[in-house]
Amino acid sequence: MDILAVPSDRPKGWYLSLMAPNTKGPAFAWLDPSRLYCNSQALADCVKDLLGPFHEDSIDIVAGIDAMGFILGACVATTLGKGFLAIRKAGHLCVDTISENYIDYSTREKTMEMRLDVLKPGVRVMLVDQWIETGGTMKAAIQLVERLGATVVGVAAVAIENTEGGKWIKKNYKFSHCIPEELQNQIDHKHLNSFKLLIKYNGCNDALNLSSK
Ligand SMILES: O=P(O)(O)OC[C@H]1O[C@H](OP(=O)(O)OP(=O)(O)O)[C@H](O)[C@@H]1O
Ligand SMILES: Nc1ncnc2[nH]cnc12
Repeated sequence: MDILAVPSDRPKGWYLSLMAPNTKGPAFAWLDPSRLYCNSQALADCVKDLLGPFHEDSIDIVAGIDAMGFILGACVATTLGKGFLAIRKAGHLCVDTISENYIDYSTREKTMEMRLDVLKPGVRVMLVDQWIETGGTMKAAIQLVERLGATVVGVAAVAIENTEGGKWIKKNYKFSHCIPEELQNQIDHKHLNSFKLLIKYNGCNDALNLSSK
């Protein structure tokens, strides 16, 4: 598989087949989307898809969630011509912060922090992360923004799984993601058919105990 190749027709979500399956076991997320950022056309198309529903919206700033949300969030921000606010995992920001505890897909309790000196009432924020699984991480980010009185214009991620938390986000906020309708079921079952090819390509058959047929 040529990671840098671009198909001539670029069907909706074409770049999603660049996402790689977990080969390391249950302590990790079930897939890693980040290889799609290595292909410049894939990254550009992904950002365009995330911005699609927001063209008419007034957005003052894009906030991205530590760590992988920084990549997409910063791309979205520069595409929009707006600034970028980093929402950090706890313990890194050396300025005054507010914090929010949350539990994510790993079932571990975590804390995220945001600086106090940027958001205030009236500021309109678009929130970006790489992925929404349980929704715990994104809900905590929403809380941070709203506790400072700013407005969440919408939420964007490569995928929003139809978990309880994912559905809550979709019901209560404007959102965008990159998953074509016919793939959402695979996302919700945490398995993509496109993995088959990648697993062969990566030579991961042994690790995953798959036949090498
Ligand atoms: O919906 P949830 O169950 O809360 O999970 C989603 C979060 O988990 C992933 O990040 P992760 O914490 O794995 O870290 P990373 O961005 O540093 O890779 C993902 O990018 C989201 O931030
Ligand atoms: N990057 C990711 N990929 C798949 N599932 C996830 N759950 C949380 N983060 C994820």
